[in-house]
Amino acid sequence: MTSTQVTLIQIDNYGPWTVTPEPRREVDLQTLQSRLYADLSQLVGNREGYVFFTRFDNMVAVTNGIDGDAHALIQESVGNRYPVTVSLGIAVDERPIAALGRASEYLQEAGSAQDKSRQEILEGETLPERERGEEDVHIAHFDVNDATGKYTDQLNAFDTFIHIEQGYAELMRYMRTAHDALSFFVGGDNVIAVCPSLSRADYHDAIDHVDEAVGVDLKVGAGRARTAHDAGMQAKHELEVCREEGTLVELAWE
Ligand SMILES: Nc1nc2c(ncn2[C@@H]2O[C@H](COP(=O)(O)OP(=O)(O)OP(=O)(O)O)[C@@H](O)[C@H]2O)c(=O)[nH]1
Repeated sequence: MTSTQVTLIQIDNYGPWTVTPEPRREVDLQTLQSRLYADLSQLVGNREGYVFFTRFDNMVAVTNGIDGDAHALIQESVGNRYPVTVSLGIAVDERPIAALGRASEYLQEAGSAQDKSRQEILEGETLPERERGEEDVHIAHFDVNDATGKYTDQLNAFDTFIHIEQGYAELMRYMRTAHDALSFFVGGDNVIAVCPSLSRADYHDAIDHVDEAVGVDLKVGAGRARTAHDAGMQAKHELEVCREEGTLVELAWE
């Protein structure tokens, strides 16, 4: 059984800040957002977690093994380095979407994302060390088959992007609806999904669904471990097995 610890990272009062005292230069906002993501990726990644940029003003992290004090340090570090602050909601659940749902509620209950007085909230529950298990986090790494040969080397970069995004959109919706999983585009032709316990047949169904719906061919490697980093690394190795053997689904535990 999985126990995914999810942290919602939300920039405080960011909407109003982007237009105060007047609209700020877009390039500066893009620079701030990407640097903040990069810093969070290191701050969380150095502690074996994963952060996904999602909408940049809201980011989702898998933080098994990162306790409340470590979250507070990450929050303080951002506050010291940036002209904005972040609020953090943390929750644990077998179903990744349920964990994110509760993490979101902690912030929503503390006030609106655009409430000036709601700042640097740190609320929620972390998984106690004694309750952590070796298979708490399941990560699936999806990749488009031969994206280079079929798209990158054939089409212009924008039409390639549309194909990849369509595959991503269909996959993220399917995985959320069918399995309460959270799937995130991570660049290139890659999607990383934070999953509950799924079977080989479940993964085959997801791949079949995306192929039927939008004609994008995927393969997937999956891993399970104590932390996002370890599960994700297993998933990458399994994806290499897919490449070597020409298979579509490889699970580290079978
Ligand atoms: N974030 C991330 N991106 C990756 C990873 N591996 C590949 N990519 C991206 O995916 C793009 C395509 O690379 P591949 O997936 O290896 O190439 P492919 O043409 O799809 O070939 P096959 O995957 O072997 O079918 C690269 O340009 C990278 O942007 C990964 O592990 N993580």
